[in-house]
Amino acid sequence: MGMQLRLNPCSSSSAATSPSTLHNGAPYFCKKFNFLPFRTQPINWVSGIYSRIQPRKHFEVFSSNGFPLNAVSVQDEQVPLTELGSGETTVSITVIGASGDLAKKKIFPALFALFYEDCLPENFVVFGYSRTKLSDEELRNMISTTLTCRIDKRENCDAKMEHFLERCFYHSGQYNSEDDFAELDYKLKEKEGCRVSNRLFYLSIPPNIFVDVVRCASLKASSTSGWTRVIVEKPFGRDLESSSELTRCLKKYLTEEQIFRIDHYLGKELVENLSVLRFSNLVFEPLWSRNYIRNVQFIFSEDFGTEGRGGYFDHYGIIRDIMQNHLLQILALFAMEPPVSLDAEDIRNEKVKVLRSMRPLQLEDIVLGQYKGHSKGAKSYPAYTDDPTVPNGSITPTFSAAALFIDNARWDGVPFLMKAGKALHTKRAEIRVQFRHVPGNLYKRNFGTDMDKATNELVLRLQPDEAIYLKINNKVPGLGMRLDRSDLNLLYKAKYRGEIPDAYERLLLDAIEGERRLFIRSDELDAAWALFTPLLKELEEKKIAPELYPYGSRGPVGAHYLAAKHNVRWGDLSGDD
Ligand SMILES: NC(=O)C1=CN([C@@H]2O[C@H](COP(=O)(O)OP(=O)(O)OC[C@H]3O[C@@H](n4cnc5c(N)ncnc54)[C@H](OP(=O)(O)O)[C@@H]3O)[C@@H](O)[C@H]2O)C=CC1
Ligand SMILES: O=C1O[C@H](COP(=O)(O)O)[C@@H](O)[C@H](O)[C@H]1O
Repeated sequence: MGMQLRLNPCSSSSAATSPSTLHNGAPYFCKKFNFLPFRTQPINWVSGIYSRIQPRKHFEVFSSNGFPLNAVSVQDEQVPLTELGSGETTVSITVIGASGDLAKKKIFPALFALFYEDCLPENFVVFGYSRTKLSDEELRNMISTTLTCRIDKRENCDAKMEHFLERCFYHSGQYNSEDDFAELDYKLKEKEGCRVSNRLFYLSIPPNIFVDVVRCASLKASSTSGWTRVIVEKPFGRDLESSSELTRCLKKYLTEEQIFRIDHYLGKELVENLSVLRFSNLVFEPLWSRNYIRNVQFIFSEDFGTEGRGGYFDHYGIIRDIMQNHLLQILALFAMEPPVSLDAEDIRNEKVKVLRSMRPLQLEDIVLGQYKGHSKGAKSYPAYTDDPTVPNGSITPTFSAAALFIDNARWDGVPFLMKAGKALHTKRAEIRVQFRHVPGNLYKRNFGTDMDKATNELVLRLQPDEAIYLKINNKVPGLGMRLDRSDLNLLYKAKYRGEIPDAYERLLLDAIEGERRLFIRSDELDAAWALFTPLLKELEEKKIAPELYPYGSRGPVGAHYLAAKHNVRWGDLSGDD
């Protein structure tokens, strides 16, 4: 696409087509944190404290650490849009790879959900960018099929969708063409008018083109008046070297502050709650160490296979796809020391420290599996290698279990077990904390000799059906003295009304607001890769074959042996999970 000489739209009349004229005029009130416990009056979340709703003159944006942010200027709802001055700001969000799976499945719907909740700033536009030739209208048609008013068909949904789609535009271009990005820049300026422009690029593309896009975008489509930020999707390399190289190349064009490495697990509600649970409840933090915790388990399972993503997956495998990022990030949050504050740098400093205290994985710490096909009645389930995008004879693991250790004073000797697999019997993600037994437990007899059964277990179920429950021993009511296992159960859907936002909503909003706490810093990434890289290399060099497990099963039996070696029983398979 050739670059044409164009006038600066700011000096032309095209500024009149600015996106703000499309705004529906509804008062802004971002409901991001309004999870109302049942039976309470309307309340408002202000700087982390519930208070009664007061009519507010100004819209305040709250980042996920609960503090209002000033990164995006927003309008007094009373100001007529036509009176907006040139000093006002805009946010332009460009989804690179807009024709792809993630963009359709997650990014556009998350942006719409933010718009629906009035969480996007007054002046915003969304641009799709990819090579596929599409008109604005075709992009709108494409994404409209994936937008939903999640919250039981709420009022004005169709109208809101229309308003949102009117703010969506498309530009087709190559990923390595500076000219095409200059064209995009022109179109962005046209929409931004003379306002201060803030630009967010979301790289929803395969990693081999990350650097090309960042080069072209930063050279030709950066904001010249406001901020420019780039959300980078995983995978961030395949190992320590390739990840460091990617970081080095990105930093030729961007500062670390501009790079938002996304791990969508950090945007999940229960992962957000992990630190709240731990640091704001006296009953947990004092127990959070080797003195009381016997082991911790991080479990991810999906009840479907690679389904269409086999080409990507075969190059990475389950360790890189889930363990090195999602599960390790949660582990770091779980095990870090209390941060000095909720500031992004303070939290990320603590995560780095704990990651650096961990022992790199050894071959004996790991079990690998791969699902095989089988038939059950009339139904047959494919093997991983039946996926046409997977090479014949692939030994890429679709399941792995691992034992990790943190060599610091708090966690010395405590096994941190991870388990991740595709095509298993269920879909779930959870953290399980198994506590030590009560010394000299007076009631031991009432449980027989199996001390495992009598210990407490705290479960944070990330998905599905978000919940926090604590397994306790309880007296069965009656005249006798019989104990059983009971749960103190906080099931979110029973306790809170309101839909839980998708992880991508939280993370996109944070990126717009410049809140970095839930994004991964480059030294965190290095520390994470340092733990897994030697093992991954050894697995590949020695061509270690995975143990086969049937599609829809509980995974390979080797996972039980690994746990048993560390005197652990998987909590999700205990029968009373
Ligand atoms: N899909 C998912 O569930 C998840 C994806 N991710 C990550 O997000 C990113 C995007 O994922 P996803 O949408 O699934 O990816 P896709 O494979 O769907 O690719 C996105 C777009 O990039 C373009 N593209 C694809 N392959 C190439 C290529 N070889 N060279 C140049 N352009 C290409 C295509 O657009 P066009 O041809 O129109 O230019 C495509 O529509 C990836 O980094 C992925 O690892 C992370 C978590 C989950
Ligand atoms: O990053 C990834 O995550 C998904 C699972 O995400 P979830 O939010 O649906 O639990 C996984 O399917 C995919 O393989 C992986 O790349």
